[in-house]
Amino acid sequence: MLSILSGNQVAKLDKAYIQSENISSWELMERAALSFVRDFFKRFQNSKKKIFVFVGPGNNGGDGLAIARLIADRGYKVSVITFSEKEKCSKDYVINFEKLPENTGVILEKDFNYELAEDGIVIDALFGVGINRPLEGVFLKAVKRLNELHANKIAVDIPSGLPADELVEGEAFLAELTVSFQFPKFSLLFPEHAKYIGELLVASIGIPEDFLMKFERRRFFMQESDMLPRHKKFHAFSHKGDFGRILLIGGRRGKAGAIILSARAALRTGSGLVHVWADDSAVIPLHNNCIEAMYLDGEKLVSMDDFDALGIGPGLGQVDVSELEGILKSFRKPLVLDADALNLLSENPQLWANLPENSILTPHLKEFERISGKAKNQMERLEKARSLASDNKVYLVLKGAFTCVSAPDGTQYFNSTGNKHMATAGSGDVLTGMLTAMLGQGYSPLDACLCAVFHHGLAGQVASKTKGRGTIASDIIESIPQTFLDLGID
Ligand SMILES: NC(=O)C1=CN([C@@H]2O[C@H](COP(=O)(O)OP(=O)(O)OC[C@H]3O[C@@H](n4cnc5c(N)ncnc54)[C@H](OP(=O)(O)O)[C@@H]3O)[C@@H](O)[C@H]2O)[C@@H](O)CC1
Ligand SMILES: [K+]
Repeated sequence: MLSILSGNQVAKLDKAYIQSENISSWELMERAALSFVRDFFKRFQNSKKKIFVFVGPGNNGGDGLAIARLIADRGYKVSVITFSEKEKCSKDYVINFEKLPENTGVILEKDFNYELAEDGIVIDALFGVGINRPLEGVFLKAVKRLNELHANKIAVDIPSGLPADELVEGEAFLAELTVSFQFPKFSLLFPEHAKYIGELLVASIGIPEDFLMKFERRRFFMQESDMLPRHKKFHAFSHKGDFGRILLIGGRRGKAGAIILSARAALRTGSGLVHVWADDSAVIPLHNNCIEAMYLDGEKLVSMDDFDALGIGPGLGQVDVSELEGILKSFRKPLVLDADALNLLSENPQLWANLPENSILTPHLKEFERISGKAKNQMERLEKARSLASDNKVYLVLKGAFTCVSAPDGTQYFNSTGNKHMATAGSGDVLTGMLTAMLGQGYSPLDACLCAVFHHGLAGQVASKTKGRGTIASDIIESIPQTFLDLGID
């Protein structure tokens, strides 16, 4: 899994790696530039557009110069715009400056008055993780001008103006694509920064993940390659009991849809036996929309021990708190709490004491706010999530773009799949079904969280390929099997 180091750690990583590999810092920069242009050439194949590379005085500028050279070498029309005399720039900036081919126009701007083509491509290499104050002077003027421009805009490592780990103050470059090296910088995962980042691409510079183990790591970015080893393997003699016997609780009067979505998602995630405990008004809709699930009449429910996993909340409505308390007390294995069950928890904090250790809570932003109070921004929210998970020994899945799984040991995992089309009614109920299915199949709570969240996002991506903004929760469910096939999990 990719570690997300802090901006300060990046320089240390850089130094430690080049020492251990006996390579120069320039070579590492060259790797970064090569990895940037690999994607660039794909996107802008044979483009006749003029390319403007804006470079700052540090190594982000150095990256920009290397990129300018590599692009110019391929015959693209490139101009480099700099604001700094060489004497004031980093060592690798200077090396790359001298390596610029003759056909590259170099413009030294003191006061930014440069005329830019509206239909060009702008590459922003002004500042990377070394930015230590808000943009000012000529840099601010340049970024403001670039932000008005209708060009293609790409940021190198991070849009200039954004600090690596904190919220932006003042102006920053508005990119349509950000190519971040080695791992996404933490601030690229904040919703407040979405407009600056555009599409996010992580480009490898070849530092093996093992090497990062020397650093304190508390945040990770989930990758497709992390999935296979976390999935359970089943064999030819596996029977439906091995695939888990789960119970989903919710779907009270008028809210059958939510629990049906969870049940269908659980089945599509491979659950062996799915039972639904809901209001009797849910029987007909359930049988009409999910014939594979079994309806349980609350009156007849005797033992929770019959189940491998429980998911509580979708369409649960305003039930009596003692009902939820009773369930929690009678089931002592990790379970999944969502939606109305989370609202009950926020209104009745005494319930925390009854929550089985390592249970999974899946709040969206509003539900999380009800549980933990208002946060002034995503940074604060993520810290609250971390504390809540470790104080209560639960897994907290904070849903949204880059869904964050906070584990009881304080580690946070950010999801890399999903898209805007998943913000649709019932999408959360689908995740609850998937999580419960995986717990029921015997996944550890951590593996269940990581796998369910990853597949859920991937299913959203598959669905939106054909449904776009018309994607609905049922489309996400129908796309779940494809995600297992795509990842080679049988
Ligand atoms: N380790 C890796 O993985 C690799 C990292 N790589 C690349 O290196 C980048 C980090 O480079 P970096 O450390 O040189 O910092 P960078 O962002 O270029 O800026 C520092 C310069 O800006 C200045 N300055 C700061 N704020 C300012 C402001 N507001 N307004 C004006 N000036 C300001 C500051 O000087 P100061 O004025 O503070 O003395 C200094 O001169 C990283 O993002 C990635 O792109 C790759 O090559 C591959 C390997
Ligand atoms: K940049």
